[in-house]
Amino acid sequence: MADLLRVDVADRVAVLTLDRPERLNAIGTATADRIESTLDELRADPSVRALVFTGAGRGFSAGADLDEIEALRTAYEFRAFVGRLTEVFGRLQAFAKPSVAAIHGFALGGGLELALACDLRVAERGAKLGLPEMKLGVLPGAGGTQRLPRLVPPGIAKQMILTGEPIDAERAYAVGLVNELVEPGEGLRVATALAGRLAAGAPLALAAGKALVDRIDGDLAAGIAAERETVSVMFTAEDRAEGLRAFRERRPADFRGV
Ligand SMILES: CCCCCCCCCCCCC[C@H](O)CC(=O)SCCNC(=O)CCNC(=O)[C@H](O)C(C)(C)COP(=O)(O)OP(=O)(O)OC[C@H]1O[C@@H](n2cnc3c(N)ncnc32)[C@H](O)[C@@H]1OP(=O)(O)O
Repeated sequence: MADLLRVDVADRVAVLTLDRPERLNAIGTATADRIESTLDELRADPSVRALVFTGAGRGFSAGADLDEIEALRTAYEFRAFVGRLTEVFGRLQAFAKPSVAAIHGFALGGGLELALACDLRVAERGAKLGLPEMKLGVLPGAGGTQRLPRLVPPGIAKQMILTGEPIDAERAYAVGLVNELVEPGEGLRVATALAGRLAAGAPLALAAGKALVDRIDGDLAAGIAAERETVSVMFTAEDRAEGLRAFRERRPADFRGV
């Protein structure tokens, strides 16, 4: 299997590239495992002070791996899949070294949820950021319903989640989902430079600063746990199967509320 995640280190910044361009950098459990093992390595590496996540090919990530999800057979398998992504994204958010997502093309579903677990986001004009799970008959299941409304006004988060429609990078910047809006082709360079500025910070202060800002309330863990259980129960709904059928058949889904 290809490496799934490429890691390049220079000037105290580790650039982690999602490397499945043929599947639009879809994130399955193997990619989640690679992210986790890489975090373990980088945690122990004093020469690395900050991270950048980016995607190979024409976009950041099209989300969780629908091929892998389609092969799941029980709510328990589904819950394990969802749990794996939420666990790894949670470890990324809690990681002592700051991270920047460099977004081009698209960051959708679990791809945007990965970017939400990063501390900062840089997006190129023209990129689409969204949580399209509603179009598949379900809800975001890797932290999106909890992290997005902590970054943007709840009304914007609710519109994105309940319509499943993406917003463009310009609007994402205007509502605070994106820290820096850059021209096409500039995302990785600007994100790496920003990470370089973060890397200049005192490691203990960086770690403490991250933790303090993330303490905006104590309910995040409970919210993500509730989200995980809700999404897992959805696995048994006919609408869930219809959502994927419609995607494969490239047609609007006919959800029946069953
Ligand atoms: C069976 C259950 C269905 C419900 C799944 C939801 C479960 C939710 C809970 C568990 C996981 C939680 C994590 C997260 O919250 C959930 C998700 O991320 S679900 C996925 C969300 N993402 C999307 O819906 C985006 C899907 N992709 C697109 O809309 C388009 O591909 C695009 C990004 C707009 C690009 O469009 P195009 O340029 O037209 O390119 P194609 O569509 O032709 O795609 C090229 C090629 O890539 C394959 N592909 C695209 N996205 C994925 C993906 N997420 N996983 C796997 N493969 C993907 C696509 O099928 C094409 O392959 P080909 O058909 O050519 O073989």
